[in-house]
Amino acid sequence: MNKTAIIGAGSWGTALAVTLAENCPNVLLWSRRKELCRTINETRVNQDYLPGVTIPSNVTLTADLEEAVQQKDMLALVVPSHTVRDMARQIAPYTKKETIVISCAKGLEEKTYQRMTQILQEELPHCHAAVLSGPNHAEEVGRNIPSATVVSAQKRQVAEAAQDLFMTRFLRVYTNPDVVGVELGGALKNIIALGAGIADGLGFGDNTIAALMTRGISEIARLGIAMGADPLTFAGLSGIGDLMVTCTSRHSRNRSLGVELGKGKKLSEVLAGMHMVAEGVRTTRTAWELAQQYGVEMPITNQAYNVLFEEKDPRAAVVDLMRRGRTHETEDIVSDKYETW
Ligand SMILES: NC(=O)c1ccc[n+]([C@@H]2O[C@H](COP(=O)([O-])OP(=O)(O)OC[C@H]3O[C@@H](n4cnc5c(N)ncnc54)[C@H](O)[C@@H]3O)[C@@H](O)[C@H]2O)c1
Ligand SMILES: O=P(O)(O)OC[C@H](O)CO
Repeated sequence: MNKTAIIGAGSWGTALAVTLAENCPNVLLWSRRKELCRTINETRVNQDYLPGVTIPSNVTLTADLEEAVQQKDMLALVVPSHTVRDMARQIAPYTKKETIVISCAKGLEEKTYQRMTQILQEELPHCHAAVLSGPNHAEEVGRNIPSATVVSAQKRQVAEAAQDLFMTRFLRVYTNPDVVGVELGGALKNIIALGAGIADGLGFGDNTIAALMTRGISEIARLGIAMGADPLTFAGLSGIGDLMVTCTSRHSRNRSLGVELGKGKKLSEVLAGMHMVAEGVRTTRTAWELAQQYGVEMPITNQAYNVLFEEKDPRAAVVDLMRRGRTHETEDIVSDKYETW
């Protein structure tokens, strides 16, 4: 078995360590907090980030980054997306050539607009970058609830090595060569989940959520295609699959944040009460900027941006979405397919 470690002991890093413990005799899980490492090594529970999940005895927590990274064949990077570049720089001196570094974060870098694997390629050019993304809440993966996910990399061997690493009785892993689509699906669905939460907070119904999810995947795909993704990827686990789970699950932080906004709280107030990352906030701004750069219409993202950053009343945002000019459902494809009058 390959020598592996997980960098980042938040909810997702801890759940992935539980998964890897099925396949690997020893799993190293790195956290920057020594005290947390000591506590988890003693209690076998990550109370702050994944309460109620027992961490198997073959998972060892370490705060020593060199120990975690050196001599490893594969590393999973499971930190918030805005910290991925810094983390990649920190691990760079300890990584050996050809190490497979798997990004498990769902976000885009602010200002550079880079995807996580692009950052890894820049900061760790001697390694192979891959991404793991899909409809996977840590609270369920950590409890061995059957789930499926996708890994993607430029080289098939790299994707298959990552697939073998994470495939267990409880987690089914698919490969997909469309790195751009897999990363964009995972990042952009968080914006729509914020919107679904807002709709719930406003007291709207299942029809509203279905409309948001369906029109949401449409605008995600529009931007994704403009950025070079394969449209089919958005019909898969890392696209519509992840969108569905994040828009509907009680575990979603992005959705929960949206609910509070819909109930009338201010963004700063909600963020102050959260200790876990809700990637959708930063991603909304980045996607809003990207939509303008690429000349792509993203009405839900646009209204999410207005609510988050322009203090727009969520109800007014919904009215503006409903009252947009009329359009075809599949506007780019169907408009010339009607019979002539
Ligand atoms: N939680 C999930 O169910 C889930 C599932 C799939 C993907 N993800 C993605 O995984 C990534 C991590 O999410 P999470 O749920 O584990 O977040 P989290 O908030 O639960 O934990 C984040 C972890 O990163 C650490 N961290 C924060 N800033 C850091 C820094 N500057 N350097 C090093 N470590 C730092 C924190 O201490 C914490 O251990 C996100 O991009 C998220 O979208 C999460
Ligand atoms: O809890 P969220 O909203 O960050 O979503 C977590 C995962 O991305 C779901 O696949």
